Amino acid sequence: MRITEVNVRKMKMMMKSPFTTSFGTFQEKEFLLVEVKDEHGNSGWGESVAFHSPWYSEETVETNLHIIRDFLVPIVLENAIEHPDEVNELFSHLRKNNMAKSAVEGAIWDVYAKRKGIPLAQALGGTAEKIEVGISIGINENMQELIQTVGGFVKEGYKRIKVKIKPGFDVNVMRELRQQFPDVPMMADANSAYRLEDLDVLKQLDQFGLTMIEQPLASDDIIDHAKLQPHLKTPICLDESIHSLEDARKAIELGSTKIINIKIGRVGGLTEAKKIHDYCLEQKIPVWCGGMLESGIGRAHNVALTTLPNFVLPGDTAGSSRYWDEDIIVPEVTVQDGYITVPKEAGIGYAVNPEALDRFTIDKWQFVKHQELA
Ligand SMILES: O=C(O)CCC(=O)c1ccccc1C(=O)O
Ligand SMILES: [Mg+2]
Repeated sequence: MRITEVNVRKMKMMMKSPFTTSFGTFQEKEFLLVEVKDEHGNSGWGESVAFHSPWYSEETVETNLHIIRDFLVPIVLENAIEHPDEVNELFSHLRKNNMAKSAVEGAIWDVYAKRKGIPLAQALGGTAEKIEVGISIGINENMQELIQTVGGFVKEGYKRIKVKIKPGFDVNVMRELRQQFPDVPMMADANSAYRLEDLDVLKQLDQFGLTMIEQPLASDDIIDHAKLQPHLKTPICLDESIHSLEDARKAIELGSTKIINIKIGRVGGLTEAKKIHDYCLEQKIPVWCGGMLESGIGRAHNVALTTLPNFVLPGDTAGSSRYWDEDIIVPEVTVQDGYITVPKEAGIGYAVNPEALDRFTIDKWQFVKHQELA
């Protein structure tokens, strides 16, 4: 396969409602899309999950643009690629910048599956025909509103409720939610807001029977999480700390994590995500697919990945309507009774809506392979 053209778009979409984490609030989502075209004119799509500012990780929309344009695009235009697993290898001499790599690699996976005429899920080795979904709910200091929000999503059928917590918005909130929803699988995501000294607070969360607590300690830590876990009944799940198979291996060996949240962008693409998945299956560590408030394109990649067998816990892959008044794919991703039906069409299985795509595009760049002399 030859990649003959790469198109990069900077997108801006308004989310239906503001999303608040322990870092702050945002409602406007800026992100990059990558389209690759092969020598037959097939096109594949990928999404960068880097945000406008570096609050979740050090990557941003602008750093991703730089890395994609100046380093990754030349590599994919200059090398023949037989299988998308080779892309990870082709990028391996460039350090980190995982979200940028993942956006390009994801587009190549999509175009590869389309050439083969098979769904991306099948190209990845996934078998599930439908996947279980949970939902992630941002911080809302108005308890009545939060209860209503949770209740609405429980009614819609979401299989597990994740609530963001931060110091001062934790034990009381989970107690109240547990009282209101005694039987709903619930978990809390701290996005690194605590330190070991907060042990007393974290221990109090044990009484609510949470399925896990996500990334309680520092975003680059695996040592203190290993110290924390023996003091908690609630399993720790790492998100921010895991960027590769090697990170996963070390965290599991240390006992820092009992569950892993796999985000394709954070680990540098689908090939690395699959490796982490396979290793966790061997190690009996359950995984689930995290979310980065993606548009339909990134969401479709998440759905495909989740069809692998060790994705045994509901992911943060909620339906399009949870985030957007109008998504950029058709059909939109829909959730029924807490499940997404995996599309059977080739590639990511959803078509990009060209009109919506253009409407939300604020800038674009085209890179074309130089003609080779005969
Ligand atoms: O609904 C989603 O896409 C996931 C929401 C979420 O929890 C999240 C959103 C943005 C950045 C980080 C996280 C996280 O999982 O920590
Ligand atoms: Mg998280």
